[in-house]
Amino acid sequence: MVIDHKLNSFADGDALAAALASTVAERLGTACKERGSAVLAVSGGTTPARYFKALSHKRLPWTNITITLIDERYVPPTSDRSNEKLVRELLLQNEAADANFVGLYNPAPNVEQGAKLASEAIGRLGRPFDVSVLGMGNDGHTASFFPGGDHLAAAIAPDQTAPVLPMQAEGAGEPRLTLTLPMIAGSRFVALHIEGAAKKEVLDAALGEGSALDMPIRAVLRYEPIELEIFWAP
Ligand SMILES: O=C(O)[C@H](O)[C@@H](O)[C@H](O)[C@H](O)COP(=O)(O)O
Repeated sequence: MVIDHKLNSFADGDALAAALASTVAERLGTACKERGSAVLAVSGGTTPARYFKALSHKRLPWTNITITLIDERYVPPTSDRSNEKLVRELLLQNEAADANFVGLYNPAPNVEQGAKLASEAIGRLGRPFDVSVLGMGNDGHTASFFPGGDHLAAAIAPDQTAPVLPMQAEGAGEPRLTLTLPMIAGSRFVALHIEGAAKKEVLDAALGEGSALDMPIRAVLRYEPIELEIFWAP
């Protein structure tokens, strides 16, 4: 198995945020020039805050750009756990206030039905997405592909046709909605954004042999074909 992804290393998180925002902006700008519009899928969690702020100041034809989520905790957008809330507060600001936003959360009676509604909304965006930005947890999860997740095998199946699946797992906290592997890894460009020595060690382990069910980030790292770059700072 040959896994050879470009690793971009930075002195600190600020330098990484600036470079990642520029890379994403350049890809979105090119997509708008070539195809008239662009779709960007972003992750939540704690790591994206700085590049969200940097990206929000980029001058782009934001009215032609749609931002969506890689995954979502199944909580209303008023919750501090909501990725939609994070994106609205940090990314859909400044220049990027004009961007379109399509979230994953909807107040369906349960997360299974929520996934169906979210699949319809995501399906309307068309594929492939132009850019997907992933994070990673210390357990090797990415998106809401959690080890032990009740729909993990289906979500990381390369031939999965559903855009969104529900996910419940011990390490996940609340139930989640997640884009499936082909939606994410089939994007024209995928960035994996990780910070800290511990996550670098997890990544190095994930690049070795072993099952994607144990370290689900492997499903992305091993997807073919994929254009993936890693952005890392200590
Ligand atoms: O909603 C989420 O939790 C995510 O999209 C998730 O996949 C995240 O990227 C990782 O858990 C890393 O999270 P941190 O950046 O908080 O370490």
